[in-house]
Amino acid sequence: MNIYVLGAGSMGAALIAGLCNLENVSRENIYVLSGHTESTAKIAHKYQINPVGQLAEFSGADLVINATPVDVTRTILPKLASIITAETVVVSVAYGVDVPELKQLLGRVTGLIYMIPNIPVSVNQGVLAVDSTVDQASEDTPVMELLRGLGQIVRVEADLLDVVSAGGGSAPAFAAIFVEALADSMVLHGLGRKVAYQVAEQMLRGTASLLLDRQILPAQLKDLVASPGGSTIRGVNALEQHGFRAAVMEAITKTIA
Ligand SMILES: NC(=O)C1=CN([C@@H]2O[C@H](COP(=O)(O)OP(=O)(O)OC[C@H]3O[C@@H](n4cnc5c(N)ncnc54)[C@H](O)[C@@H]3O)[C@@H](O)[C@H]2O)C=CC1
Ligand SMILES: O=C(O)[C@@H]1CCC=N1
Repeated sequence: MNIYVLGAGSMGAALIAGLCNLENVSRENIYVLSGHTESTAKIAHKYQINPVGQLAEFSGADLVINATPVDVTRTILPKLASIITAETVVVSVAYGVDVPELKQLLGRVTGLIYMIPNIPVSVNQGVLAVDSTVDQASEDTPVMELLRGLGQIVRVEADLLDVVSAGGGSAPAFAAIFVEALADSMVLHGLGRKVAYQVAEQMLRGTASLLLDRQILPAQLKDLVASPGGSTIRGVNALEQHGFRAAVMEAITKTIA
């Protein structure tokens, strides 16, 4: 399968990195076109994939992944439509350019997927929110098989895609702020910066693994950690007093709006 990636900023590069990690994908079948010749060359060199000089070369694509900004998406997809074949599948990750708009821009109703991935696709641990209402989002297509290699696919109705995008797509930024604040607080109390990040990051990974693998509820995990009269419950109390839960819920609500 020839995979052409359009746009290679944060998300385009993350998707390329994840694809390059897959055993069933050969780097020689991955192509990239970014907004500038130098950035295209740079990313192509970094991942040992093929740089593309112009959009017209996308005629050879079996799959196009559009990871350009929303305004660029709106101008470039109609041009792309006149270049690719009817068999080419288009996966667009531009947030807010939904399936009805994609149909308008591409002038077709089949072979398109609107998906909001998150940055951990670069390490094949992503959350990929996919609009379940389009034909190509069914489980057994080669493209969906490929995307499964990048992380967990969450198929949702169109009106819930923004919700999964906030909690999965945007939340890595919120989690990173939490990790940074956690590390800062350990540094404040004398720990070295490097060790502080190691502690915070491994804590997050281990906690996520525990929740996923043991399938215990977050509340149960919290109760396991907080010993009666112990130190953790004092921290929990401080978080509640400072509106931690409310802040997180408001952040997600604002992200969706
Ligand atoms: N960053 C993230 O975590 C996520 C981003 N997205 C979506 O991905 C898209 C890109 O976002 P980012 O990677 O964060 O932005 P970015 O600004 O880092 O990357 C944009 C890329 O598009 C390229 N580009 C601009 N004009 C172009 C053109 N005419 N032809 C080809 N390439 C062109 C730029 O050179 C750059 O490589 C957005 O639509 C966003 O909604 C979706 C989910 C998560
Ligand atoms: O910030 C954004 O708009 C994109 C969509 C989800 C994550 N990043």
